[in-house]
Amino acid sequence: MSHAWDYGSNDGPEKWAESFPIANGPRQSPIDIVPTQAQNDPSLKQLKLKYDPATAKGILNNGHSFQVDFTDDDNSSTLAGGPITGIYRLRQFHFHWGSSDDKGSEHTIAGTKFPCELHLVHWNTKYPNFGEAASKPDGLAVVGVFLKIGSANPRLQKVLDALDDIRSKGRQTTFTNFDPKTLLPASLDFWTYEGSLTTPPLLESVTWIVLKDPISVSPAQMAKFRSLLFTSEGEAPSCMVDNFRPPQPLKGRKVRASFK
Ligand SMILES: CCCCNCc1ccc(S(N)(=O)=O)cc1
Ligand SMILES: [Zn+2]
Repeated sequence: MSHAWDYGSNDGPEKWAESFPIANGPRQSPIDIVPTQAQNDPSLKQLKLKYDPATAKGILNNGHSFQVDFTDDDNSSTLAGGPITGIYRLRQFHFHWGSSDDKGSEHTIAGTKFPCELHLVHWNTKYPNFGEAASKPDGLAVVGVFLKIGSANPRLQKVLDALDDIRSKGRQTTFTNFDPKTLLPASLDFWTYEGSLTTPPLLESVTWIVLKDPISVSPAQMAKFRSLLFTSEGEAPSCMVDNFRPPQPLKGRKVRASFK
């Protein structure tokens, strides 16, 4: 039977451990990042992101978030450098957001929550495919980017304009010619730590690379995120908001910084 999970009060994050015991594991995500406790590691390389806009394929409402999927059958869109060894391929990006601007991000910075967080999901090409990689301790690398309320972000607009076509769970549409590099801040300074998927199956296979600097999003653009539905057409509509897992115990892990 499929493990139904959601973000609500019944099957929400506090209940996930019942079906996914790894929820109480040693390297769960997200975490609260405390900058004063992160150690600068001069051995960390510069992040190398190479994305080909032609690999953008489609945009899907998966009932938990929406994701933009990329063709990943060659090394056209990849991540390398930073804390990782080898080449990781871009698979998809998606977001987590709140019902109001005072929450929404999964990672927090010394307790500060952001209204939204972008995740760019990559898998290690030493494994044959995403599914295989997702079960290995060094299988995935996710770049996290905070969104902060400010002026409207023109780079987000093409993504947000597509949301009208995928309002309900299961809806998808083509989404092509998009370079996710345009969603990144000017600085690629990052924190990094060993963690997990932040949704079930919560697999402990993610090297997290969380950028220090946020990108902007306007209140009107946040309203577009909040116009999506968790529910399928024909079901009683439930607004897709607060689709974030709260920070998890660090359990002795070290968070490294690429910057001083
Ligand atoms: C093996 C099947 C896994 C499907 N789930 C993917 C997935 C990707 C990224 C994240 S996140 N939020 O940690 O970036 C969660 C879940
Ligand atoms: Zn995510």
